[in-house]
Amino acid sequence: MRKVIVATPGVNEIMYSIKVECVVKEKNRIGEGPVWEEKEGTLLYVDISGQRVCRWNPVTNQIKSITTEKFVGAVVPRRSGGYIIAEGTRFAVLDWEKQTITTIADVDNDKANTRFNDGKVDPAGRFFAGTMAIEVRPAELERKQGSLYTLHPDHSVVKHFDQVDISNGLDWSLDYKTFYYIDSLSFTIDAFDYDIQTGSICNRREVYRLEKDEGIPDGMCIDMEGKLWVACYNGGRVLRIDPQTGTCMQTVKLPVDKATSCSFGGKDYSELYVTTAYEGMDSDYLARQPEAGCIFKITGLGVKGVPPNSFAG
Ligand SMILES: O=C(O)[C@H](O)[C@@H](O)[C@H](O)[C@H](O)CO
Ligand SMILES: [Zn+2]
Repeated sequence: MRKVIVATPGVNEIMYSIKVECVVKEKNRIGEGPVWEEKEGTLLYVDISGQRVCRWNPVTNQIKSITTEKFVGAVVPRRSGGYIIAEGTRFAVLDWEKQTITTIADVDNDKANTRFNDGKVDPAGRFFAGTMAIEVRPAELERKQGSLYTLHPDHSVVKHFDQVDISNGLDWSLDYKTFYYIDSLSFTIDAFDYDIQTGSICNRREVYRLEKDEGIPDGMCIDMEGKLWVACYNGGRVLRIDPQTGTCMQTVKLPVDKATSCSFGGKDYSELYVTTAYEGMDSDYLARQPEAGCIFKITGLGVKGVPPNSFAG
């Protein structure tokens, strides 16, 4: 009989026999923004500095991609078909069939050197995405240049606040009353009161502060139990955070350091997909972590995710 070894509580706990697999072997400079496409059974994501929007089919293992003109921070599905992207400093429509990208709105008009980063659609179909200064090296940039924006279904744009370092992970609580947000260089996960009727946010407060060894908080998603999964850049892990108690419930380690984002997908949203980056790694570092930039699938977590929302405009 095989002996069951109980790992350090919280770290890759074997209770559910957690498995971490490298599934998308084509490397991304900065893989980001995974979104499960239920109808097609594909994973949508971006390579920010690789300037591509990609779709990976797990059955055929094929990747299809479209090149963007500038750095692309996020891609989201649109209810009427196709996608919306946050690229450079514009919101744009991406028609996958025609392979065209058309501007909807420009942001950061008062800034010379910023770009969109992470984004996500709220439960009412509004697209939230934030900006940051263009990095000199990963996580090295002019500070406080970013802002958080919403693209409403009528294509109007609202700026929520500025003074952001690296606008990153975002998601909404299951009752839509709370908006969770990460400005990476604050090393915190923050919460706001959320008004689902209007899409406005207020009453910012800190929910969790990362420990030094946990790395830089990056992309994030919520699970069916209302807990947050946070990808830790330079921390090589995802954390499961209880936003009610402000505690870390679980840590799942990855074979690479630069985890960038995560979201649930696959059958019943039971698989956690984690994007990673290789940008900024020298050849020695890359030789030690040959899977840097690949996408990983974590199974056996014993919890499911929430299906992604589509832009309503
Ligand atoms: O993925 C992102 O959100 C950023 O675009 C990346 O550049 C890194 O994650 C960042 O440097 C570390 O926070
Ligand atoms: Zn990110």
